[in-house]
Amino acid sequence: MQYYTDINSYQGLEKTAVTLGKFDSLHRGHQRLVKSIQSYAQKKNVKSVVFAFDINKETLLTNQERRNHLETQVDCMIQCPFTKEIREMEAEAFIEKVLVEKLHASYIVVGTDFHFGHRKRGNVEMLARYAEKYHYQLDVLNKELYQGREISSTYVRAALAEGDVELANLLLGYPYHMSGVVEHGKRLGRTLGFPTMNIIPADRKIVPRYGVYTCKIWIEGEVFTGIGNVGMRPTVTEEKRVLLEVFVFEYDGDAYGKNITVEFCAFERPEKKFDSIEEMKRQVDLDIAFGKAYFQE
Ligand SMILES: Cc1cc2nc3c(=O)[nH]c(=O)nc-3n(C[C@H](O)[C@H](O)[C@H](O)COP(=O)(O)O)c2cc1C
Ligand SMILES: Nc1ncnc2c1ncn2[C@@H]1O[C@H](COP(=O)(O)OP(=O)(O)OP(=O)(O)O)[C@@H](O)[C@H]1O
Repeated sequence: MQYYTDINSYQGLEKTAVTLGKFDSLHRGHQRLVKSIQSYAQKKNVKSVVFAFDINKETLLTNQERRNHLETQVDCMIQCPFTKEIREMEAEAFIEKVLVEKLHASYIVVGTDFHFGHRKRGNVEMLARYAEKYHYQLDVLNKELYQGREISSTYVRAALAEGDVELANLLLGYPYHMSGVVEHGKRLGRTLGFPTMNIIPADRKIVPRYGVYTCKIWIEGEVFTGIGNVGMRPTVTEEKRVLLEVFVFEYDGDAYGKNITVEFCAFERPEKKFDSIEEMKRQVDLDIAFGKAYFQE
């Protein structure tokens, strides 16, 4: 997949099948759009392009994760920073300059509520109006629903804020996850009988409700199960730094310095400030039993 972080550096001359939006989460609705450009591109022998506006706020997928998700699915991804120039470009100019002159779009697919251009004046009606003039085919997909409600990144964020990772995973169509290099902690967990792998969430990455979750952990291509806590560990530190710590079942290697991915499976309980480390240890023993039972079922 070709990857661009700036529309001006795109110099392709081929015709393209394009989908546009923020694509923060690549949820099940987004995935239908991606499938549409894939199949059009295959049928008509054009290039499939995902054009994602990078609005530079907290995200469900980091730019690297979004890129990894799409790597084997489309020919090209443009992660376009939401600059003043882009923000203030009139919608008609965006169609002409970006979609037609830059991307040579012969197919465009978006959801019913797609808006673009200065003051969000551009919409699907405008795209439809210009289709004949600029010789592109427009497809507008109805919003993918889950139990009657429209799937959106906003909906996924709300589910995560409540700790409902099971719902978030259903909306996404893949497990919500976090990756990072395993850091050294205080090494207290080891002395308490639950050594943990600690990772610092990537910059801007949305963290689910602070608490304890059953998890799957990918380490060097192998998957393990475990129980993890995401939060600030108020029992042991006053530091205001968010950390994800997982106790991985049946792992006795040394993971320090390795890049791991932690998938959230189910919420067990909120993070808590315990009165003593002993009290916390008793609870963590229960958490571990909960996690093992969860994965045995
Ligand atoms: C399953 C699990 C549950 C945890 N729950 C809490 C909690 O409720 N409150 C808290 O302050 N820390 C919690 N922690 C974090 C521990 O305080 C931390 O893992 C321990 O202090 C060891 O830290 P270390 O990796 O720096 O040695 C939890 C950790 C795990 C693995
Ligand atoms: N549920 C859905 N089904 C089909 N298409 C969708 C769905 N949600 C969004 N789209 C379309 O996917 C593209 C990217 O959407 P975008 O990420 O901007 O919106 P979103 O998922 O609703 O996110 P947010 O909640 O942050 O606004 C747009 O063309 C949009 O219309």
